[in-house]
Amino acid sequence: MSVDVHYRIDGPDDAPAVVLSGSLGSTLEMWEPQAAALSGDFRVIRYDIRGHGSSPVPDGPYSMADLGSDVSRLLDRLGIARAHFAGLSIGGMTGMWLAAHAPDRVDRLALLCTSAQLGPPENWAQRAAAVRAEGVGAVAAGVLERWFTPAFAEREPDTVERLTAMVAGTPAEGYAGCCAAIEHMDLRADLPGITASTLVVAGADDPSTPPDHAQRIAAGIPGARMRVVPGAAHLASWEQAGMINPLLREHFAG
Ligand SMILES: O=C(O)CC1=CCC(=O)O1
Repeated sequence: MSVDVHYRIDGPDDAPAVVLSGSLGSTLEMWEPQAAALSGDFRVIRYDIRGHGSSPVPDGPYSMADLGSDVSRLLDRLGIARAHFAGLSIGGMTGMWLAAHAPDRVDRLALLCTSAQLGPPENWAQRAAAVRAEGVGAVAAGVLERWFTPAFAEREPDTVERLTAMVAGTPAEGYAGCCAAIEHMDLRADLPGITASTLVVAGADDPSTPPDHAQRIAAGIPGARMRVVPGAAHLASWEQAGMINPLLREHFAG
């Protein structure tokens, strides 16, 4: 059952629409560098995934179908038939699900730091149990260590502190519900059916979804292109926005 997610739009009403879907533990704040760079030429629609930020927090577990249906519902609410879509991590999983199951809604697809199958499943069940017991604050510092390289953390401690607070503020039920969606996710069989023009991007130093996950996605989606961005961990879109923004712009401009 889909929900009305919280969203924000930057950019001209008549520009091509780009939907941005974020990582587990994020809010739409994580897309600040992309909203700033792309909103001159695109109608940038970023949203809080269910259970996160200011979006509703239905009882978990959630599924990829739930997360993907939330995007279809958002597009319906905005009167948009078809949009470009960029998703990072669980946002990328949502993008693959949508492109496979609602292909009419996805124009060009960008999959950042993500995976078509991210095991082992028991790790996700354990993480869900941990946040239900202790809150998301208990895992936030570990998440940030995977999001940024040590060099970035040293260079920008204030950013790390701000985004740690963002992760820690995620409702436990929402975070756990999304862990369950990842635990049960296996999109590998969907990849050959994706017809959207697809760009796959990996962070060279991403410990959560290393480049071999991107390689498997790119090998599975017909015609997909792949780039590995150096000097980036899981939140490559933030740490290497200067490299990723032009890739997104060029991909969505066609
Ligand atoms: O928190 C992590 O381990 C990184 C991550 C995996 C899926 C997602 O959305 O974030």
